[in-house]
Amino acid sequence: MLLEVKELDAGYGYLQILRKVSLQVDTGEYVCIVGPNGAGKSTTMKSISGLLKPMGGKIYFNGEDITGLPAYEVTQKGIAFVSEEMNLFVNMSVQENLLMGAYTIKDKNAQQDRMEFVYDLFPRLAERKSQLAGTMSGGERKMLAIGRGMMSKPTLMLVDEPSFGLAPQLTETVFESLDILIKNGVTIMLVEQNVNKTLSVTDRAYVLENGRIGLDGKSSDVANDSYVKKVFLGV
Ligand SMILES: Nc1ncnc2c1ncn2[C@@H]1O[C@H](COP(=O)(O)OP(=O)(O)OP(=O)(O)O)[C@@H](O)[C@H]1O
Repeated sequence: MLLEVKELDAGYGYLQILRKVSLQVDTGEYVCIVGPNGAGKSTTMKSISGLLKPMGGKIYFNGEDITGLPAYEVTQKGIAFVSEEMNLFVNMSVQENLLMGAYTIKDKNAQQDRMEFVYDLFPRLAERKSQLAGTMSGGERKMLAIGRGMMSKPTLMLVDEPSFGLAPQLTETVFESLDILIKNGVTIMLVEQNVNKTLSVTDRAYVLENGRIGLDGKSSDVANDSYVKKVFLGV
């Protein structure tokens, strides 16, 4: 088991959002969390990545208890979090943005190697290394954000709504980027609004509603569930 979340309670101040959320992710799996707005999907990701201290429950990564560790230590352990909120530095180049993602790697040569690896994964970023992030297209920016996440050499990547605000064609580019990561052995936990597409590409799904996991299973089974069809897929 790569990631194990056990009965996680989390929220903001006195407001509890997550109630006993349990989930597991195996190495190499492509897992998603789907659910309505405000269900607690981002809150789950933030708790795992150390941006939000859990109120209760446990989080294990590679068998090690990482509950409540600060974000930079969680990154060092091998978990990268990519989200809309953690914006790129628009006045910095692609290359500089990537280097910011390697902050847990001290050795300059190792940083360069890592950058070459990311450029190999996403040649489009290599073509645009000196372009300012702020002048990239929406899809390219998401690709850069994912590339920056890859700079810390994660084994697990938590990706929060990568297609948010993108036109359908660019959404495809983002899913292709994630596909490249999966093929390179990265484990992915994805949160997406695009439920249909997400259930068609991932291995397993958790359905989160009102801070609780209501249903989980193979993504194809979840996509065929009559409740999910009615509520999330509109069919
Ligand atoms: N910093 C915060 N302070 C207070 N409440 C918050 C904070 N961040 C999120 N919330 C609340 O927590 C609840 C869950 O939010 P969360 O972002 O986890 O949902 P989500 O499932 O990711 O939703 P969406 O699909 O809309 O992004 C929401 O009611 C939200 O308003």
